[in-house]
Amino acid sequence: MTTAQTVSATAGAPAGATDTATARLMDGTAVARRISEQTAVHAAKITERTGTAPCLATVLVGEDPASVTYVRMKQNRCAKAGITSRHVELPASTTTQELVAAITALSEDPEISGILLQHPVPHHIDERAAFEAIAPGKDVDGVTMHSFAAMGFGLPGFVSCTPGGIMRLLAAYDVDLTGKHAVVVGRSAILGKPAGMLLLEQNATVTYCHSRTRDLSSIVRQADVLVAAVGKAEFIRGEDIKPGAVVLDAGYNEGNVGDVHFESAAARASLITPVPGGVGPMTIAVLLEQTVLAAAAQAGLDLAEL
Ligand SMILES: Nc1nc(=O)c2c([nH]1)NC[C@@H]1CN(c3ccc(C(=O)N[C@@H](CCC(=O)O)C(=O)O)cc3)C=[N+]21
Repeated sequence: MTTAQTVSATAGAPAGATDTATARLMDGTAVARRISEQTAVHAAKITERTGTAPCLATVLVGEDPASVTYVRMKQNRCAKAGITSRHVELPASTTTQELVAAITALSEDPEISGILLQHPVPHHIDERAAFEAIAPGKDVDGVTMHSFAAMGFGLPGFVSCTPGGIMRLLAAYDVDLTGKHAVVVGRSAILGKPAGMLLLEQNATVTYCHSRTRDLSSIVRQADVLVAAVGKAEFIRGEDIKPGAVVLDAGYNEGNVGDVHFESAAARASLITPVPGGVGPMTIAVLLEQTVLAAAAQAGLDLAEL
């Protein structure tokens, strides 16, 4: 990457402060666009060879406005890459059994390449059971036990999209993870936990922090690479960022606010993702890329040879 974009993060610094450090931005929008251009080329070739475009099924239960927006964004991004989408909308009153049946039908439908069940689902639904109804070969969102195990073992497979996007962003900015202390704040099944597994696979020393962690600040301060995935707006402040750290903000709180207080963190970090424009677009780029990979595998095509 040659992006020379920096952020001025000295505003608000105490008078007379000599610390004029500015972090370089990790431009998720730009990196995601590059990935999606390649995805579009692959989608077009699959369409040409098979006569059918790759198709992503999106499943949304209930009418949470943020989820509606995210699903729409994913569909728009699919359309731009030449991937069709089929949207399944179910009422908030849907039972686990009904949701499992709907997802099973998509798993068995030859027209569907990949399936995304938008998280979270209403509390009365067993989300794990619903995720497990996704056929492993269509788990382009990387949320099943099958995909989780592959990530844990370092085997090829579909990765969880946000952790996968984080890893792609680190690679795009040539961040070498070997021996680095990576601290993941958050331990959810499709974000924090797999993010730590992928970082471990790249030889980082990984620490997970969560709501029961004692003295969180002292651990965050040791992070060479920090992944914020807690879902609390501006929860991590610049004073806890180790100078020179690489900061990835996977938070998507109301009003497009991340889990990291950007201004203060950018004053100390060497590289940082903005919100918006950082991890979010990468998540979608990985989803589309994996949808095309799934479609190719289902058609018996080797993308490298197309
Ligand atoms: N099964 C499942 N898989 C997910 O990957 C998943 C999910 N459930 N549930 C919700 C979260 C959230 N999520 C985002 C994806 C992109 C942006 C994104 O691209 N945001 C833009 C800004 C969006 C805007 O402009 O409103 C950005 O950061 O630049 C944000 C959030 C995926 N999620």
